[in-house]
Amino acid sequence: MAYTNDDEALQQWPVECWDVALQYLKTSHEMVRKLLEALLGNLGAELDDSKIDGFIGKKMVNMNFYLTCPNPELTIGVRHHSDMDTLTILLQDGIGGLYIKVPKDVNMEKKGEWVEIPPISGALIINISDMLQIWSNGRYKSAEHLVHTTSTKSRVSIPIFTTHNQHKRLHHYPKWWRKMEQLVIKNFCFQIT
Ligand SMILES: O=C(O)CCC(=O)C(=O)O
Ligand SMILES: [Fe+2]
Repeated sequence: MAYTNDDEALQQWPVECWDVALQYLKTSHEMVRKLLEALLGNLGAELDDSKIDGFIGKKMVNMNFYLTCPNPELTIGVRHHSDMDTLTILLQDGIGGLYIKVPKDVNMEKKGEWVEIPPISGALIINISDMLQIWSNGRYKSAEHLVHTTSTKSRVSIPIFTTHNQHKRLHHYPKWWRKMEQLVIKNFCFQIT
């Protein structure tokens, strides 16, 4: 669901998780802002708070419930994909089942293989998503991932997708970037309905 304000969100969520879900949403915004400041700052961008908020002004929150499945090998939990937002914050429970594909062109072990991201109590997963890949002119890579179900336990995950707050055709590169190099993607249209 797209988050626009607290009242609307509360109508959608189970009453038992109102407080904690709102807190998760709001503290995540602060964290994403700091992460983005560091990630874009690392590329030489000097961005003030309002500019950074522009990159993450819209939020989508999902509450995913994966049922147990007698034949997980025949089931799709979530097909492989990358998220189309800027940064995704993901809270997963202790069941496991989230896999990330190690890109082929990195200097790491298990190139091209799917690797499980084991649940760690109290930890959040941060995914770089498509918009950040585009905004960084391909320096940051959007993480390809998928989810498998299990035959023994159901699973819950709560991703928050953050993205920019414009709904029109836009030239996505900040001016500082355009001057420096040839763009991988020149311009594009982005819309969440
Ligand atoms: O359930 C998960 O761990 C990930 C879900 C996901 O990739 C998504 O909702 O985009
Ligand atoms: Fe995803």
